Amino acid sequence: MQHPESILIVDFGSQVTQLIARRVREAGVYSEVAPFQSAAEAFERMRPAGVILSGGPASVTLENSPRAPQMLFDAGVPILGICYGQQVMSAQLGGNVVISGDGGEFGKAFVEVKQPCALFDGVWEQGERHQVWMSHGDKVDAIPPGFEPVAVSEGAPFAIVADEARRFYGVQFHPEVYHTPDGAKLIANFARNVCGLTGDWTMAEFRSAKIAEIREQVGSARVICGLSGGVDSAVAAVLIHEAIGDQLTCVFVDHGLLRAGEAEQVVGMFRGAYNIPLVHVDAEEQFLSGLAGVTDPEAKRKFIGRTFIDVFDAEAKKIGGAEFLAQGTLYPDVIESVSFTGGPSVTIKSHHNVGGLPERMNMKLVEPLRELFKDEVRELGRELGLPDIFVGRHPFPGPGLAIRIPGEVTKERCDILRKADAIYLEEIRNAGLYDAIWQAFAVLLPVRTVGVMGDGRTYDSVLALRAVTSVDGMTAEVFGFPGDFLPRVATRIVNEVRGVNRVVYDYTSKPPGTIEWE
Ligand SMILES: Nc1ncnc2c1ncn2[C@@H]1O[C@H](COP(=O)(O)OP(=O)(O)OP(=O)(O)O)[C@@H](O)[C@H]1O
Ligand SMILES: O=c1[nH]c(=O)c2[nH+]cn([C@@H]3O[C@H](COP(=O)(O)O)[C@@H](O)[C@H]3O)c2[nH]1
Ligand SMILES: NC(=O)CC[C@H](N)C(=O)O
Ligand SMILES: [Mg+2]
Repeated sequence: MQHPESILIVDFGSQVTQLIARRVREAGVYSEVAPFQSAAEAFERMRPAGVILSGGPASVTLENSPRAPQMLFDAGVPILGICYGQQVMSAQLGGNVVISGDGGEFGKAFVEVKQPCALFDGVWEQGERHQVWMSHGDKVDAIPPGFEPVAVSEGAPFAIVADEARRFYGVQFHPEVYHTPDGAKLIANFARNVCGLTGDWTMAEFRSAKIAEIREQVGSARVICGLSGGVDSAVAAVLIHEAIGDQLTCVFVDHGLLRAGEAEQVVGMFRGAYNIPLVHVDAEEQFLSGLAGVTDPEAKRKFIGRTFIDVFDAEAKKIGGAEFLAQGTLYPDVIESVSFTGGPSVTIKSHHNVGGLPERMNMKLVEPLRELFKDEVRELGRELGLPDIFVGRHPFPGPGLAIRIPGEVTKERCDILRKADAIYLEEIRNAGLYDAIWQAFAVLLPVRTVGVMGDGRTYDSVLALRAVTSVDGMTAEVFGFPGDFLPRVATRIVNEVRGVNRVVYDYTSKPPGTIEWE
């Protein structure tokens, strides 16, 4: 889709590329991220008003390291290169990059502004010093013809370089991260003042653009949408329904790995609120029998991803075939599952709906939320008028309780976990804490410990409780419960759930932990 009021972000595999997209959208400008290998096609398709080249783990000094498509530099639009992006631009336009003799700069640094520059016009003044965040081992040691250094840092003489005639800018630091306090302003300045965009992009526009895109992609074909009751798939279903009406059928899969009462609740809620055909599939036996004996987290995820697709295929057949499968996949699902560059950035875990998909698929995917973050999906949900019960729900992973039972998953262990989890969530709701927490759940550990109850000895499982706050699920902090909340929940669980005799609380943030335990 052409999108002249947009910015294309070329991804070289940085862990924080997605934050660039965020910052651009926060500036009221639509953006899309494309891996460097397909950036030229993305550019042709979008016709954006500007380009940002991301950071990345590779070294420009090595042969075969990624390069930006040359056509981007010939397109006549402004370009901002960030870290690796700056280095690659320097190397490709006639400058030079070397490995820093002193090992590089990592963490907090200060830049000193030497000259005025359109990139920070109205934000920074000549002569000022400003905090930025650096993370580089290589540095530019000769800038290309046409460029001038406009700011320096101790370790980088070319902390900011600019070719005002071509409107090309390079920054060695990362303006997209929180620890560059004025970074968001620099990115907004690039998008609005340098690229000349108005900054009036809204979710309402996203909605209408996506609807047009879905209609174009799907035509008159039939679509099945995996509906979980979670925010993402509910928003995807309502959006797609607005686009193609009764060509859409939703499929809710009960894989036996859901929480207590969840299936009835989701199906009831959805049928109550929407007049969209919804098939409720009971696939517990198929999932649990396939999971028997499987203990490796990635093996569980791959099996579940594959089995979801088997179920969707079977349901498609029953309605006379469907050409497309819609899912509420978000950007974090994608970024954690795959490494765009095939380079040193690693797969953290295979989200069932991305990295867990089988290689051969009968249906083509429709994923209208693939570029968004959770909080943006919630905003879109509100824009679409979804009730709060959908929009405000804590996320629940597609593989469900299977990834909250380290070790083998059995029906018996699912039942134990369901009971404990229900008590935990009930107490959270009763204490009025549900909306203050991003996600809360229990994990049933494959560890047994000794206890004493009613003067008898117990030898039962340990249960871990987790609650985190987050904005987008990419990073998370541990939620601090008030005073006696956790001891009270622990007592209730040990008293009421047979099979659990000890409860612990998980104090790990993300990173270094992930939110789920597997
Ligand atoms: N039980 C299920 N039945 C059908 N589809 C499912 C089920 N669980 C997950 N999916 C599909 O997988 C996608 C990804 O799941 P995910 O949990 O990330 O999103 P969600 O459930 O829609 O939202 P949330 O993250 O808020 O739970 C869903 O959007 C949905 O399309
Ligand atoms: O639909 C999903 N399929 C998956 O395979 C999956 N794995 C993790 N999650 C959810 O993603 C968010 C981040 O989780 P992690 O920190 O554990 O990676 C958290 O909200 C997790 O619950 C998943 N959702
Ligand atoms: N953060 C980055 O983009 C790093 C770029 C390059 N890998 C370096 O170390 O200099
Ligand atoms: Mg979910």
